[in-house]
Amino acid sequence: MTTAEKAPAGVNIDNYAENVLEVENLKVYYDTDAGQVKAVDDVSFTLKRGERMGLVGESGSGKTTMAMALMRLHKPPAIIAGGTVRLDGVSILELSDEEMRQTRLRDIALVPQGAMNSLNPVYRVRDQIVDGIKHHTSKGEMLNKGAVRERVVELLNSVGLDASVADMYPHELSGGMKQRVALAIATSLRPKMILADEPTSALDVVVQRQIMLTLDQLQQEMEASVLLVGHDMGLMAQFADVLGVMYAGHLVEFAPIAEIFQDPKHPYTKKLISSLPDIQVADSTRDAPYYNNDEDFRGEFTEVRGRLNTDLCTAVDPPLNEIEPRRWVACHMYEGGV
Ligand SMILES: Nc1ncnc2c1ncn2[C@@H]1O[C@H](COP(=O)(O)OP(=O)(O)OP(=O)(O)O)[C@@H](O)[C@H]1O
Repeated sequence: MTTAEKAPAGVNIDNYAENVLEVENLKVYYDTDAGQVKAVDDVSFTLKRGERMGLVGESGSGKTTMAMALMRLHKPPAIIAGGTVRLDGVSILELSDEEMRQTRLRDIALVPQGAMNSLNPVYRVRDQIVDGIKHHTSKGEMLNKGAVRERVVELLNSVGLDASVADMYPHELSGGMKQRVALAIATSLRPKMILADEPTSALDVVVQRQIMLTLDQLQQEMEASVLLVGHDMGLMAQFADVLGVMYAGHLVEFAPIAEIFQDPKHPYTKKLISSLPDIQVADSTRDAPYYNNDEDFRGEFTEVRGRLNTDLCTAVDPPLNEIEPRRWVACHMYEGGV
């Protein structure tokens, strides 16, 4: 069945595009006293409906800046210096602030870096979930009180928490529970797209795995697309359908996960993958255990960059070329195809 045929009842099939997210030539720069930092420079990619994309790259390569800009949550001195971002066909850089506010959470939701610290310490969990729903829903769509209470319980259960958590304050919760609450908030309006920026960093290994499994289940149940930002290649291998690799503000490779692990094209990706222990890419059942090697791989990224500095494809900025369907690489070696 094609994606268009899967369109929900009442939706114009012609408008039910296969791509949920289309990013074209996105540029996000920081204007600082010391000059301009091109944190995201000419990045383009597409994400299909229900697809899971991993975004990796060393610290400072621009991953968070890009994720935040996709929701227009980038903070000054960051500016969007160019490009387009289309979410389900809507050009979000052209929306008014009010339209953008409603688009957030409802259509595109963020599980921010350090999400567990994003909860407000003086409000009960229930109020924080309801606040999110109210703030991002137009008045006409608002549910009645009883329905909202039910929805809170439903959401808590969907992230593996008991209904009693609704009446607790953040300080009464463990790190993993707080992260689950952040997931409940992010999925409260069943967005088409979830951005998760290192959702498991700062959690212990067992809790990391549980959180990833929860994200996994939510994604499948909602058929949402996910952009998962992180350092952990093992986790990416288990979770992602496609992988984007960032290097100094550029997306240097973008490809289906199995292909990128078997046959990385860009020198940076090659070094990155060759430096890893044997990693199995998840099969289609998506039930493989999650690896938890974040700390190990963080070191690898920095080391790999050091070894690559003289390489032509990382020293000069070649454009991203599609060398096969959905296989993109920015490297002079592949400019004429493979
Ligand atoms: N507020 C800021 N002002 C100036 N430059 C900034 C600011 N925030 C980030 N940058 C710069 O933008 C670039 C990209 O940073 P960003 O945080 O997006 O990278 P990242 O890949 O997400 O890193 P990490 O993995 O550590 O989160 C870096 O060079 C960084 O120094």
